[in-house]
Amino acid sequence: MTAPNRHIVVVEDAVALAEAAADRLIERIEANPGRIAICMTGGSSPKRLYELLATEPYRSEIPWDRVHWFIGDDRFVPSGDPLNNMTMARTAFLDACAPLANVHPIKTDVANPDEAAALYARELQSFYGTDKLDKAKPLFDLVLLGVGPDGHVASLFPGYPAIEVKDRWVVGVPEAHVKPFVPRVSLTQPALASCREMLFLMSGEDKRAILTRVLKGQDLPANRARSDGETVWLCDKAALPDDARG
Ligand SMILES: O=C(O)[C@H](O)[C@@H](O)[C@H](O)[C@H](O)COP(=O)(O)O
Repeated sequence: MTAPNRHIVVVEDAVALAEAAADRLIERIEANPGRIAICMTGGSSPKRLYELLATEPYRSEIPWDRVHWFIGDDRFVPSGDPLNNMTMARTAFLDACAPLANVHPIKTDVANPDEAAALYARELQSFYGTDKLDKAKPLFDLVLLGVGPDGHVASLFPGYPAIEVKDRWVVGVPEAHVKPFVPRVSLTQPALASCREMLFLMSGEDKRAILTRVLKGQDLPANRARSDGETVWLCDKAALPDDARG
């Protein structure tokens, strides 16, 4: 099952998926001798991966001083709130492993999601050194994504205006039609695409229905999301559609 610069990697189960994702992250880090930028996702899909990065051998393999950690979207709730994606990542591994200066949360102690979005865009552009994305010089080494039951990625929900935004890097999303029903802040498609690799994490039978829709080519944010580099769908067997499980 392939499409332009997209391929699917099938692994046995959730444990194998976390290990395969960690291995790909290490490969991306080893391929870049300079400063690394990883764009994480929230939700439950990446949690096992994040916890794995704090354990050996990964903890010793990661050059923590030159890896920077961003988040592809967050809920517009106070940092420290259990709904906050970056809080989940910090608890899972960043607080134990990464220099604080290398962790770049979306700041939500501002008036509204739009203000948080503008602030984060400025932080990304300052880190990147320009406000113009360049396909030859990706913003991120790796973008991690989960997929919601409606086919959303980050907080780009189907049918919402944010999915069409191409002239900004980060947008405010005033409300969400899926849990948690709180405002969001999300990177846009062009910002998410600016990466050497986009890695989807699809684990468990709960993902089977939406992965079936994705593989049928339905117009979903998950199908519109595409790396300027390599797009990889990492799926365990439980997530595969019935006809793909053999
Ligand atoms: O803020 C969020 O919730 C995530 O960034 C979101 O995009 C998530 O990746 C999908 O909703 C899948 O969520 P699960 O991994 O929990 O299935």
